[in-house]
Parts: sequence; structure tokens; C-alpha cells
Amino acid sequence: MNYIELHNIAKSFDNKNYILKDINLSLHQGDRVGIIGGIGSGKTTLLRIILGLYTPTSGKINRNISNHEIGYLPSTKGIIEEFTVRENLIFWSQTYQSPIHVVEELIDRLNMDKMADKKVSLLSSGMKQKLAFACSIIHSPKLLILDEPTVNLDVENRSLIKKFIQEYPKESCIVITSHNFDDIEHMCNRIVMIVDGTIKVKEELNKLKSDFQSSLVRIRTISKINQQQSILIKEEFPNVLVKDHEVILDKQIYKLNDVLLKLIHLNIEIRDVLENEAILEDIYLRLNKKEG
Ligand SMILES: Nc1ncnc2c1ncn2[C@@H]1O[C@H](COP(=O)(O)OP(=O)(O)OP(=O)(O)O)[C@@H](O)[C@H]1O
Repeated sequence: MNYIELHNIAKSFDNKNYILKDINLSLHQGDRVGIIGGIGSGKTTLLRIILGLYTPTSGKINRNISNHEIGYLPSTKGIIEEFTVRENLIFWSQTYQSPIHVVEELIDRLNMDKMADKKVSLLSSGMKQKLAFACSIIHSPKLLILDEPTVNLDVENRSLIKKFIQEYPKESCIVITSHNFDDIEHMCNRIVMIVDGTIKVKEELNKLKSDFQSSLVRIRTISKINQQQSILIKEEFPNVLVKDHEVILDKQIYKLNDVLLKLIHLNIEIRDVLENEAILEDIYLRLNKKEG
């Protein structure tokens, strides 16, 4: 079942510059959709269109879900600063008419007992993030829209939220934006990549990874690659990705041996060479590179 279908959606705030163009996207029951894209690429705008908070400039939206069945974690948090954590949860549970026992369950599952009676204005940004997440799921929504759910969180709480999302009822649909590709890989099975306001990639994560697996090679280095070395590598192999401790190349474009020789020539010590291993971050950088 499709909860929401977007057909040829475009959005402009000033009728001149288009933030989004030609957006076609369906959100199905069971989907875990990761929306990725650079800063200001239009991810939040797209979420707000899905939610009905922004009206598209053109295009058509079909909805098979009521607003009460949707949960939203905005990037700017919708929590009440004057209330305590528990009072916020009670407020949202009453707003959605969900059973009151859910409040205590969430406090327990999300490890919030120590902060439960603290005023929100006294909480750290990570604590506020966790509370905002709890508020967005208090009514067990069928469609859960999470704008950067793990931002500001420490490792422990990030993994708590990720586990919660992984265990969320399978028949729901979850849409997540994040700049943390590792988190997206752990929580999502479909990837939507936005570049220049259009959907550049809309694909199953596994398919995307297997498409890139055959040709990407990662050379990990012991020594840190400095700026000068990076420039020299890029001069000869413009399409490789150079990071502090690794060089990623596409075997369809360059010979592995040629790149290895170059690194050795530049006195860069090699740790190992990993073939057939694609991670979302590399795929994203590579797709962005091609476009640029
Ligand atoms: N209400 C608005 N009025 C005018 N411009 C807006 C409005 N909301 C967003 N924009 C513009 O739309 C563009 C996309 O913003 P959006 O917040 O959707 O990006 P994003 O991909 O979520 O960015 P980030 O990763 O930085 O959170 C930006 O240039 C932003 O300034």
C-alpha cells in the first residue's frame, strides 16, 4: 500500500528559483527511506511537502493516510520549553489521544528516567533531541518522518535511537534525512538522493551497493595523506576520492596498480586494499562527483 505518492512535484518560494523539480516518489508500507543530499539541497522542504506543511508550486499528491497517523521529528524541535520532559510527553499523548502508559514506556525504553522531571529549557541539545524523537512516536504513527534524528546525540544514544527505529513495527513507513551515512545505512533500505533539487538516485540500498561493488576499490593508508600529496594524486587521477587515510578508485576508470605505484612514489605507506566493498558515503561522493 502506498501511503503517499508525489507526482511531478516542484517547489519555489519566490516563483523564480526552484528548490525542488520533477519529484516523483511513493512511500509504501514497510519502506525505510533515507533521503540524502548536500546542505540546502531541499531535503527538509521535501519532507514538509510530504507532510502537507508546504504546498507544492506544481504537481500532484495522493494521500492514503490521515494526519493523525503521521509522526514528525522536525529539524527545529517542536517541544515546549516550559514543560518538563514527562509533561511534554503527556501533552503529546493527550493531543493524539494515545494511551497514557506509553509515556512511561518511552521514558523507560529511551533511558530518559533521570531527565523525566527536568524542565526542557534546562536540557542539553542531545537530551532535547531524544525528547523530540519520543514526542514524534508517542502515537505509534504508521508514517514516521524524521529530519536528522541522530544529530546532537552521543554514540550511546545514537545507537539507542537506531535500535528503536530498527525494531519499529515493520508495516509502518519511515522516512529519514541525515548527513550521517552510516546511520542511514543502518536504518534504511531505500535511498533517495537529491542533487540540485531533483532526485538523482532512487534505489534499494542493496542494489545500489551491488551496482558499485564490482568497480570500487579502497586503498587504506598508514600515513596520513597531506594536501600536497592529494593534489599530486588528483592531477594524475582526477576521478579518485582522496581522504585522510584512504584513496578510493573505480577500477573501470583506473588500473589499481597505477594508483598504487603513484602512492608508493609519493612515499605513502599502504595499509591494505579492499575490493568489492561499497559504503553509502563513497557511493554518494562518487555520484556527486560525476555530476560536478
Ligand atoms: N520557507 C522558506 N522560504 C524561503 N526559502 C526557503 C524556505 N525553506 C527553505 N528554503 C530554502 O530552500 C533551500 C533548501 O532548504 P532545505 O531546508 O529544504 O534544505 P536541506 O537539504 O534540508 O538542508 P540541510 O541539510 O542544511 O538541513 C535552501 O536554500 C533554503 O534557504
